[in-house]
Amino acid sequence: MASTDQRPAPADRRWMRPRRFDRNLIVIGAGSAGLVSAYIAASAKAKVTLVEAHKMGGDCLNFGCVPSKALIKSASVAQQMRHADRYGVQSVEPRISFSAVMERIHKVIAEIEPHDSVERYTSLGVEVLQGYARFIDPWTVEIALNGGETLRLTSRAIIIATGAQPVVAPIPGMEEVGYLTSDTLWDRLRHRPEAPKRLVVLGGGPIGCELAQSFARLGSEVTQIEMAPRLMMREDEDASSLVEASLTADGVAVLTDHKAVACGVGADGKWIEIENAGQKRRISFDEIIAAVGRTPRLKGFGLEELGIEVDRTVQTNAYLQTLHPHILAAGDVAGPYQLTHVAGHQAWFAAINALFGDLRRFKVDYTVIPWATFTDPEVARVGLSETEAREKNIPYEVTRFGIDDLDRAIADGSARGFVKVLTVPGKDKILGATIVGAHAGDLLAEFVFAMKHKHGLGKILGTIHIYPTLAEANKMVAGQWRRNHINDFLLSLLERFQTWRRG
Ligand SMILES: Cc1cc2nc3c(=O)[nH]c(=O)nc-3n(C[C@H](O)[C@H](O)[C@H](O)COP(=O)(O)OP(=O)(O)OC[C@H]3O[C@@H](n4cnc5c(N)ncnc54)[C@H](O)[C@@H]3O)c2cc1C
Ligand SMILES: NC(=O)c1ccc[n+]([C@@H]2O[C@H](COP(=O)([O-])OP(=O)(O)OC[C@H]3O[C@@H](n4cnc5c(N)ncnc54)[C@H](O)[C@@H]3O)[C@@H](O)[C@H]2O)c1
Repeated sequence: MASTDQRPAPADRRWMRPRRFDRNLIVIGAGSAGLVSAYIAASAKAKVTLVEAHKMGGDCLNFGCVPSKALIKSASVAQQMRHADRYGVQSVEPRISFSAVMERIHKVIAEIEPHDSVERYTSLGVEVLQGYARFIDPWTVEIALNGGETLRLTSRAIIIATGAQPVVAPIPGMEEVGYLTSDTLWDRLRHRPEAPKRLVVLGGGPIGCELAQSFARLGSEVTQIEMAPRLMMREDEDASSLVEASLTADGVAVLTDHKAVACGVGADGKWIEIENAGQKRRISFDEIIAAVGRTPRLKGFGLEELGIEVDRTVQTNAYLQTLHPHILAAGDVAGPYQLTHVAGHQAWFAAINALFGDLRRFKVDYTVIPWATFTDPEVARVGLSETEAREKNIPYEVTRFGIDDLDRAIADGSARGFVKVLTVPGKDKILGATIVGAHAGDLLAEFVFAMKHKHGLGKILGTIHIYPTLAEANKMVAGQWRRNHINDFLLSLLERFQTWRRG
């Protein structure tokens, strides 16, 4: 993690701090982190300029969360049609117009676009400039406006919110085969009548899994290649094995423990060479999507010249300040997470510390960070996994409830998955929760709230949950925890009392 608790070193003396500033705050990048930072600053009556080089809304709206979730929805509709007989409705093999699926994705983006638009932010009191920003000195930013002019502005504080971009897999031949990434696939595949016939998805993280399953459901023959021993390595094995089983059932050829070592174009078209236990073999494909991680955008806008340390992310302290305390960073560029809601969360701390840090600073709070991967079944987690608890030597107790036993899930035909909660031994204090199943990302909210506000499983058990809902799974796991902690002595007293009452 890039953050430390220490106060940053004072800025180098080779630059002169201006006596007056054009702005209170300049925000570089209008993705999730930048938009929220600028909005907070404008609400605090600061004169704020938000600079975006490419598309307002950044990766989440244009290349990430939004298009991927729209794709997942079309894929799940196709899958439901294939398996409609499970519900007494005749199954059909869907006739998929892939270009219509892609068109819908672009429509969804267009429908959400106004939330992040120049017009909206201007109306909120933010000055939005469309151009590429670069540091000239610690207080001056030069903006090469998209219209061709150049503008220099000084600011009392600056937030770096430049995000991250797909890692280019260092595999010989990748350029030659013309790989796709989450940045390019939405446009490059836009007008295809059909999904790519033979698709390779490189990477078994959240992006690889969400895309592999969706494309398989939309008609591609998908081979997913992951060099780690299993998919979704950040999650516990019981979670990732359910996802792998589901992907396999959807027709994805999941190759874990397989490293991609080379690719190229031959007589039979494009190929990728993969290696497993010293054995190499080639797979032919039509398209390849590289989903092997995302790397922060750190280069080309003057961080090096200011001496701002970059490792895998911009180095910041616990207040999100760089070594120049008035230059802060938020979102994917700051790490340690790469999630939209964390970018927004950090943005509050970055904006407040940027504007008022010399009066009072707030440490960014990472104690309760949830996330979900929107495969079918979804995998959602907050707090510790079992693997992490073991690695960190944190004592824990596990309580599980199988969603296959949940009335609503049975009625819905989605009775698979589990809720797993880690608690402090002998106490109901929640250390972490993992949910695998339909709508897991939504269901997790109750555990996120409980952890954030220090409520234990007893409080969840004491809360009425509507019958029949999937959310009852949360109460069920709390009930299971209670049953595991029944006091045998009290029970035997109770039994004697009841016996005595019968006379
Ligand atoms: C396929 C995919 C699916 C995803 N799904 C989810 C999900 O379901 N849930 C979730 O929480 N997260 C998801 N993410 C991650 C999420 O998109 C990112 O965490 C989020 O977009 C980070 O926001 P950000 O503001 O840090 O960066 P970005 O959104 O990348 O914004 C940074 C902006 O800065 C601009 N910029 C960069 N340099 C400059 C410069 N010098 N001058 C001006 N502008 C500049 C860029 O053009 C960009 O618009 C997904 C990502 C991908 C790729
Ligand atoms: N639902 C969500 O919240 C969501 C969805 C998508 C992405 N994201 C964010 O985007 C980030 C990036 O996701 P990602 O899936 O691209 O990255 P990742 O780092 O999570 O996964 C990449 C995978 O590729 C594998 N890999 C790397 N090189 C390889 C090679 N040569 N051969 C085979 N396998 C190889 C790695 O072992 C790893 O498992 C995530 O960490 C997440 O924060 C979030």
